[in-house]
Amino acid sequence: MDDTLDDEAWKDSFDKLLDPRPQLRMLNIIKSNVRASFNIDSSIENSSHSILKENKEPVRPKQHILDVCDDLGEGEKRSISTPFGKRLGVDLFHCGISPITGMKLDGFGGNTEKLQDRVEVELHIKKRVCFEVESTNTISNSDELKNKFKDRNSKNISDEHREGIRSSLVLQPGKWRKSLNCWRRTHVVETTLDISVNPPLITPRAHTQVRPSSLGRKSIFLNDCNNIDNDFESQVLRHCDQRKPIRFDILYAPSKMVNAKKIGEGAYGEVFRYSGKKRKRNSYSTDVVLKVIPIEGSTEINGELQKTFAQILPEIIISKKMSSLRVGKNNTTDGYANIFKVSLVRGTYPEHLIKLWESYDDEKESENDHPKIFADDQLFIVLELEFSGEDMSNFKFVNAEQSYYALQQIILALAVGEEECQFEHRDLHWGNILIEPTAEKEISYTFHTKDLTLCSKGVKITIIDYTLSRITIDDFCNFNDLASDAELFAASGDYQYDIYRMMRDELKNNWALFSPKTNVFWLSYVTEKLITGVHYKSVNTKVHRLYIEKLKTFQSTILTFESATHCVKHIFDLT
Ligand SMILES: Nc1ncnc2c1ncn2[C@@H]1O[C@H](COP(=O)(O)OP(=O)(O)OP(=O)(O)O)[C@@H](O)[C@H]1O
Repeated sequence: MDDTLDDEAWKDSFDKLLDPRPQLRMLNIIKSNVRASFNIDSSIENSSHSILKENKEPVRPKQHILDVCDDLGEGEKRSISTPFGKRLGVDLFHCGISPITGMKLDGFGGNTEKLQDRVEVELHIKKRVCFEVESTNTISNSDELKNKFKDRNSKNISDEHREGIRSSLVLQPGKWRKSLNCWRRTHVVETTLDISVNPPLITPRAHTQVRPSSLGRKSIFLNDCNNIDNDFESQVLRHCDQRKPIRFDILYAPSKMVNAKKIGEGAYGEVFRYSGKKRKRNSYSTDVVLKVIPIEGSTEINGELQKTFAQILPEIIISKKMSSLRVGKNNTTDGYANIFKVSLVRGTYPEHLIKLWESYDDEKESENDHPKIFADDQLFIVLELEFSGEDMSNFKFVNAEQSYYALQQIILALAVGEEECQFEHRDLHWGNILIEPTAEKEISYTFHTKDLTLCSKGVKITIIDYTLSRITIDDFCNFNDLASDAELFAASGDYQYDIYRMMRDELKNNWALFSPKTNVFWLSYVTEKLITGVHYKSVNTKVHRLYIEKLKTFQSTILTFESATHCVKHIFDLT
């Protein structure tokens, strides 16, 4: 009897995903049709397929590099990035230099001293900046800008304007909000030009009511709904199970926060970790993460206006909804941050948290403002979350087999979100994917009533930060309207910044739409990071090489899918 395995037996479910497309893959048709995969392994500014193939010239000086970009046709400029070294047939940079300008990015060594000096002298700010400004391309004077463009039609004004921004707006990979705010503060940019050319295309249906809140967050009721509750404070209090704010120093007294430490920071708040109590009998005690977000105050914090009740409410709703997917009937996943509690507190920052903030600042140099600035009447939203590990940019995978399975967890979590509540994350960069080791062998999901399990390969992923996310809950659609965010779409520095442009094109700048293709774009970005960006313990093994190849094959097909759901249906052969 022949007891050898048949040819297909070694394949796992992920390989099956690739099966329907081998001919396309061999012909390389997928790449040109879907516009994006040829440039996947790094990125920067926009370019065209043809340039990638044809340009074999040696490296040219900076000015010529910019000329090459300017030669591009109208449609091509907007679509996708290509690593510049690739286009020129040379490896121009390893990671820290913008391929557009050859500028050094902050944090990568080189001539940063000069940059620091300039920032401190000219901008009078202490913060680290994540971009470098090239004076000839900087739009720093609005009159100059007007003169430069006065004879052009408005479309050209906008395009030139955007290109002008792009040439100086180079952000580091991952968290972008603070560096972009810093750029905005230091550049006078006439974003109104862009708004007039590119108006938001939100076209609510007949019975739709739009409830705007500044800072881009919008909620649309898809049904006829006359009872809009505009009392956002009461709604926030309801979500907090409170009738009024609690004193900050009492709710989070030192005795309640054992082994506390500041572990991170975002544009909107500070993040602390401490040892949690056992929540249930027989359960393990998990560490708790405290995310502290100042709201409603008139002082700017970390370069941002504080969020209002109206702006924080959708984030609370989305966080709770995504967390609640760990229990349910039709669609379940624990791939989104687990939220234990939300509270509204008032008062100055507790002294022990200030000490933790200062220790972090001594060690890592905080980019945030010192929390001593808050007065006694300051309000904060405090989210208590389950600690979920390190973000992907810092995590060290054992090998590509482990990261390949982590990718599958991300796909499934997104698919469950799409199925349950038309969820699109819209900002799934590697700083928003947390990873921690797990002893669990398998991770379970329910997708469209079907129970599915994945090998964990020793890691568990968690998706965080819903600031740009879009969701529908009970005919209530919530999204962040990025229609007039000219600078975000002009940024470069990583494939990540192409994704914002790809989303805008896909949605035709109508950010209320549900288009799960945006999740696919982010999956393409994550796969690229797993191939070329993340840290691995062992790279000289057969299994690592095998799985890097699998990731590359996956990368060449991913953009042909319409959604994470579509992808999962192929992986698990669901019809
Ligand atoms: N549940 C968690 N477990 C572990 N670390 C976390 C958790 N939530 C947040 N963090 C850490 O805190 C950092 C900041 O959190 P988060 O991204 O939610 O803040 P933010 O203010 O929304 O950031 P942004 O600047 O993108 O707006 C994260 O990058 C991560 O390192």
